[in-house]
Amino acid sequence: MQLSGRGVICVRGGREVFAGLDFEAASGEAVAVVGRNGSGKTSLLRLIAGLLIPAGGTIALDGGDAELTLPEQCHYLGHRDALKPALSVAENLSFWADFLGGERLDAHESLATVGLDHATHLPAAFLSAGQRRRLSLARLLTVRRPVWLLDEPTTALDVAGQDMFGALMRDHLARGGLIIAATHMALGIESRELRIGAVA
Ligand SMILES: Nc1ncnc2c1ncn2[C@@H]1O[C@H](COP(=O)(O)OP(=O)(O)OP(=O)(O)O)[C@@H](O)[C@H]1O
Repeated sequence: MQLSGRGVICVRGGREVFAGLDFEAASGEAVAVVGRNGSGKTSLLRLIAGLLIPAGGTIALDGGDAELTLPEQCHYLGHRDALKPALSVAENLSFWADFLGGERLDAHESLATVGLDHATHLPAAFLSAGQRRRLSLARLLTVRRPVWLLDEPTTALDVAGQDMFGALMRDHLARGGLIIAATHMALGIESRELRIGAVA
């Protein structure tokens, strides 16, 4: 499986953010997208996820599931956690599993892996920032998708949380998945760097 972009142009609010961007990532590979604030890292993830339309160029996944679109094979984890505060931890996860569709794995197991099995009935409004991030990560485990698009994924995670997340990413890569992560910090796993925009 190979994700590739050729000559990708990103325009936001009528302004060109980047142009002529080429990139690729193969099964088992993590790519860290780096660049100064506003260089278009989040925008690139959103283009791959189908949440924005490129103003030019192409983005394609070769060797994936021919019956599914690229966005249907992606998990997009934005830097906001996309949780409903009034719903419990378990209900939030169930909402995402229903929304994303496809085969779902055991939710309790996912919550145990991210260290939230003691809090399944707690409203998401009561979670700490790191716990909210952990609940978002549980989504990646409950519904399997090969392409993980992660925006500043380690934000708010403590050292143990970063170690746990490093293990999850390594496991995902070992299963043949791929990861594109926008980050200002070390990702915590071996990765290739994709620099966008002018060097700061
Ligand atoms: N909805 C929008 N309308 C217009 N311009 C936008 C919109 N969203 C983002 N932009 C602009 O697009 C550019 C790229 O933003 P983006 O969030 O992709 O950058 P980034 O590299 O992820 O930044 P950071 O490192 O600060 O997170 C910025 O100049 C931003 O102001």
